[in-house]
Amino acid sequence: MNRVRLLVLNAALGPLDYKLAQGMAVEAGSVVVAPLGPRTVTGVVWDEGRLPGAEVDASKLRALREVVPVPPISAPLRRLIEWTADYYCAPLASVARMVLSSGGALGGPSTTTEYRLVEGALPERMTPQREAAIDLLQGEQGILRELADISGVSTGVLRGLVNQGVIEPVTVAIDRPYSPADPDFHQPTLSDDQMRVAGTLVKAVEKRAFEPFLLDGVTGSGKTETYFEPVAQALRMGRQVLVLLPEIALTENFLTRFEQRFGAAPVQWHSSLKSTERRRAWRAISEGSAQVIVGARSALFLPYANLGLIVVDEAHEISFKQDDGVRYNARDVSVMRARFEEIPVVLASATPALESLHMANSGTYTKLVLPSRFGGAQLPQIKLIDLTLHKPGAGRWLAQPLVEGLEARLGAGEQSLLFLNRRGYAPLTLCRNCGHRFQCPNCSAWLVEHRLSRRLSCHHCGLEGPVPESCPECGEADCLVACGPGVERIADEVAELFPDARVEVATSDTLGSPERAAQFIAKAEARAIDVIVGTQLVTKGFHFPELTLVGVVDADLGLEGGDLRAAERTYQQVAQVAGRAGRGAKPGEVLIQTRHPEATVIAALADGDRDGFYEAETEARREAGAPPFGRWAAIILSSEDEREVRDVATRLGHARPQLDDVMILGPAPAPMALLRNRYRYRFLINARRTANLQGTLRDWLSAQDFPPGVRVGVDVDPYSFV
Ligand SMILES: Nc1ncnc2c1ncn2[C@@H]1O[C@H](COP(=O)(O)OP(=O)(O)OP(=O)(O)O)[C@@H](O)[C@H]1O
Ligand SMILES: [Zn+2]
Repeated sequence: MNRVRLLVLNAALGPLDYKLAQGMAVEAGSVVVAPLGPRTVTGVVWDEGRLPGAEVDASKLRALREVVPVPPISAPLRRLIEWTADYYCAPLASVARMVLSSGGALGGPSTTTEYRLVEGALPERMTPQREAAIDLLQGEQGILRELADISGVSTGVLRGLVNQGVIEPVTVAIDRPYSPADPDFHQPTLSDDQMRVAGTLVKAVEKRAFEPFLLDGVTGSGKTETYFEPVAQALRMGRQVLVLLPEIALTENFLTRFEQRFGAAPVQWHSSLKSTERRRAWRAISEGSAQVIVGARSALFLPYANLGLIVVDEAHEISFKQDDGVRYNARDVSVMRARFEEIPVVLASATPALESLHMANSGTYTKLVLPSRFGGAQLPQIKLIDLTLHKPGAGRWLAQPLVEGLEARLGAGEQSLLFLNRRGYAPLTLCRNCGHRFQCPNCSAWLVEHRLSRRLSCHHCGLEGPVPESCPECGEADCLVACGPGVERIADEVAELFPDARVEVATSDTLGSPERAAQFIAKAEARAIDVIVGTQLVTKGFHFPELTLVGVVDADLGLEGGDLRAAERTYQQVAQVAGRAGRGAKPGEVLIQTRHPEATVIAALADGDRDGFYEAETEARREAGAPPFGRWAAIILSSEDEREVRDVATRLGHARPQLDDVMILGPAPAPMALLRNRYRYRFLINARRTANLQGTLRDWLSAQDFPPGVRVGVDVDPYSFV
């Protein structure tokens, strides 16, 4: 092969043809650097005949610059890149970028210089900043920028300390190997149910064939311990395992349990890795020396050398759906990856997505059930509190029966968890004098007051500012009123009711980093917290044996708004948070506050009637032609110029294809009509299962010329409808 066609990592360019330089050898999948005008571009040598485009005349071909010394991208992964781009209507280059997601891994040195304190050394002259740095950097090591972040002083101050010998440089080999995991380090005794399920999964790993599993186990049934057995089997066979988790906050708990089982930590992959850690992980993964990789959704596209098993834990979680760039669902793509790699994949959940359950019930996925909690723990008792009968007082949100429940737990020295899916103190702030409401200037959203940080912030664009002393509209002082509750306000209410209780707010604001999540877990496990008040972040995965009461502050919250999956999501969220109660020796109780005890989903929760709820919801979906019986897609057009985007949307609407099996609704201003300073219009597309949805979208969109200021987003199988 002397002529090659490249998939280059630049979505603005199509496939490009090159010739090989003298003595150069490549194969399909080789990662190469090619000249492009005066610059260079990275690309992947693609299989002949699979990338469309006219042949360039041989005399015009330029020679490839170099072959990057990393293993070639494997054929199964190349097929996955093609499938993902095709299914989600995304550029191939954008998907390939997710595979080659560590620039550092492709080139650059294999050592780096990091810095750390020299024990006992002090500068000639101490300043408050130097003192703070020395104080905060104990036991830390990193590049200067990272140390500056940790210590809150500038890199200039740190350099001064380096010059004085207080901080020293150390050379670190980036690609040093990870400690090996031992499949037989500590084998737990499994229950009969766990053993049966684990046995099936172990056999599937041995078989090295594609098989999708739904591991449907109630909360606290020990799904993790169970799927650790096929993980161990893959390790024995020298194959790699990928475990996808929805949230960094969950990783800590997983890491501890993994180490207890396998005697070493798994390799982590998520967005807060340092660039050297990314390189180290990427290379070890591509060479096969990284054995078990635990990561966020982006870990799915890494170039595993020898993958033997994929596990998607808490597979129902919507954070597996990526909503910018390539809009893919890692749960679904993981099944495709397993198919191309010819390996088993396990979707584990106590509240599977309706689509997953449907696949399992119809035999497409193999269903494995863990029907009871491990160690004889009982599922909690669930009771509804009808807020129309038990009205909390003015400015209060907790009804009397819930307050009594908290009181009883505090008296008994047990823990409680209050769940409200709203960060901050209050979702809306207004002026008592003139009625002015604080709105984000960049988004169609209210600013949320955060009392802990004393700021008003927009949860969509990140805009933040201090809470003003007077109303910016009428100038009146001390006139701002908080409307409605957020978790901070609930925490205040608990503190007022029970001044001695140790209350802790748990949200992405307070548990955003792995360290902070670990601190929180340690504190809760040491029983240094009496009442946790948290958002959806605490609904999943956590295991606190002393937690016996869960209060759902507002079960109706998720049912408002136009989300097509609102009922399913409410069921999942409440069932998951309820699943945190009574996981140890003591039984748990769940109190759900609602204004609509008669609503199907609320009643099903109270009766613990999961199957009934799913059946009813399945029928509703069937009637609406919604997934899994039909398909949805969305097109989101946005621009900083409202008129421009409205005109483009109207034009696109006029050009809509007229088909019997594809219904196109819109254009309409998006519910979030303004987001990060861009005006947004949406189309919602509902297609029959048999329709060629992607082809229709591609033809429709490619026939249009979009002005440069307009962004076009295609969302296949959307989860967000804002
Ligand atoms: N075979 C076992 N031996 C010892 N401990 C176990 C075993 N199985 C489960 N456990 C323990 O039981 C608890 C619950 O298990 P785990 O957290 O895996 O449940 P889960 O099914 O993932 O629940 P959830 O869906 O609620 O997260 C954990 O503390 C776990 O360590
Ligand atoms: Zn905003």
